[in-house]
Amino acid sequence: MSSDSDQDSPKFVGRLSLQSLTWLRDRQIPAHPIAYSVAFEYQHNIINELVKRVNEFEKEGELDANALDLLFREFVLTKYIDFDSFNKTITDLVDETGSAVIEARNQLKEYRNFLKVAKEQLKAITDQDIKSMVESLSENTLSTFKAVNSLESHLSNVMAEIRVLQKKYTQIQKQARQDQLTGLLNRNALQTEFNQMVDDEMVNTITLAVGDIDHFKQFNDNHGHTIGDKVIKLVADTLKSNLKGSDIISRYGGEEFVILLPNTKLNDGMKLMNNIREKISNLGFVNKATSKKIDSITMSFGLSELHAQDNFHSLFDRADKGLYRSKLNGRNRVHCETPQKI
Ligand SMILES: Nc1nc2c(ncn2[C@@H]2O[C@H](COP(=O)(O)OP(=O)(O)OP(=O)(O)O)[C@@H](O)[C@H]2O)c(=O)[nH]1
Repeated sequence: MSSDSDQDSPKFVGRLSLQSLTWLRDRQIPAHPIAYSVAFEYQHNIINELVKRVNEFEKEGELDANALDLLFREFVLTKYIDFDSFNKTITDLVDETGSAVIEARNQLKEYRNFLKVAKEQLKAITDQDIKSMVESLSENTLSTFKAVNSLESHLSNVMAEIRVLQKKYTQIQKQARQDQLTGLLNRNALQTEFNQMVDDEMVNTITLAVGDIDHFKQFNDNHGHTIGDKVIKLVADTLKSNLKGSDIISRYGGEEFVILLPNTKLNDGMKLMNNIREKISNLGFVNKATSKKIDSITMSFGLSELHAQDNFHSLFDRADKGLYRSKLNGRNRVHCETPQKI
């Protein structure tokens, strides 16, 4: 086993770099920085989930620059950018700059008033020395007024720039959590949501559902990937429109979706997912280009409910077993798995 310092050594990193480049070349994927960084993480073999996903893409014959781009957003970007502390820094900066602008504005007001009063007093003064002294004071104040004025406009510009940055940041953060095709949460974001749900005192139980489109390979072969993509989007929309706002829906991978149902017992989850399964099987598709009807699709589901000893993986694995049973028993059905008694 290598230590941290070994892992940072030029020799170790150099070897990984070479392996990464060779790996990309063997797959005929250009070694652009994004593809390279995923390849590097893959060779490094530390982010288990990333390694698993790369292998899945490879098995499906779908490992290309687009797949690596997707994995980059999901795994690499989030590894190197600490989004939470970045957001806090930006928010602090906005708050501090905001206070500085308010302070500058108040100072400006005070100077304006002071100037007014000084001008009035100047009229009443006859002594030339005092008059010229007050005049110079007044000029000085005017230049301070101008300086504060320009400071205020500078700070306002900085604020506007920070707001643009914050908007961009929110966009990146959203993209890192989002599946590009469907707009649903991605696998990483799902796990974060699960952890938050478990910590939430208002959540008493969670039922997890995993759903997979049946015979989708055949569907793609018959109708092409573009129509396959549209079907995936339609499935996502159907899930969204039939679930509550507190439910979490994610695209877990290719044609696989994972749903978290907080405060939902297993039996109620079964009824709900059966209902959705039926709606999905009744969706009618028409090829816009040819106006011809396309085969409808079905989905199989597996469900499990959170138990005291569970973590995300054990809960998911049980639901996945349920899904496997649904597939084995003929597809287009919902099965649940309960923990084995020992
Ligand atoms: N169009 C499209 N197809 C995808 C996408 N992701 C995965 N797929 C396809 O989904 C298919 C999944 O195939 P399999 O895992 O063999 O499963 P299946 O054919 O659905 O069969 P069962 O799951 O056993 O019912 C593969 O052909 C993938 O190419 C995607 O984003 N778009």
